[in-house]
Amino acid sequence: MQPLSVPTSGDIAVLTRLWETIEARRLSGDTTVSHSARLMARGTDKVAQKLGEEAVECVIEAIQGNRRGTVMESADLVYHLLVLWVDAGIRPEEVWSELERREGISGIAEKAARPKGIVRAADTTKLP
Ligand SMILES: N=c1c2ncn([C@@H]3O[C@H](COP(=O)(O)OP(=O)(O)OP(=O)(O)O)[C@@H](O)[C@H]3O)c2ncn1[C@@H]1O[C@H](COP(=O)(O)O)[C@@H](O)[C@H]1O
Repeated sequence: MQPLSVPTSGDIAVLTRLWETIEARRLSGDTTVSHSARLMARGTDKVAQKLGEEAVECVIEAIQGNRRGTVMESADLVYHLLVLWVDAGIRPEEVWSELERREGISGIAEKAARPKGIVRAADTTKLP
């Protein structure tokens, strides 16, 4: 695979640091200074709603071909995903482990190996 020609100053460890910061905000519960604490104090429904909104905003930027906007909205999306993990008591390692478990497993092969005969709640028509 060709190396990506994008800035490489970032580090994936930022995700763990961010999770720890948000967890500290949850523990402090100080809604006067922390957006994370304020959001979590509004409840799980609000936390989940915000994640959905940020996802839609990211999708819109991507569809419009706005590269910079997609990067900015991606950062918002990841931050709000981590707030959702903290709110749900999920540690990053749990997600990393699941990603590692899936490494090397083709998504197409995994889907084909799923048990057949599961009754679907509704028949949907997929786009090609
Ligand atoms: N990465 C982020 C980050 N990204 C986005 N946001 C905030 O998310 C909010 C999104 O604004 P919106 O208007 O969409 O949402 P809202 O203010 O909840 O308003 P409503 O939807 O309820 O109307 C803004 O206040 C942004 O500043 C973030 N707030 C915090 N962080 C990180 O989290 C750390 C801890 O932040 P605090 O919890 O605020 O201390 C910070 O040091 C940052 O590293």
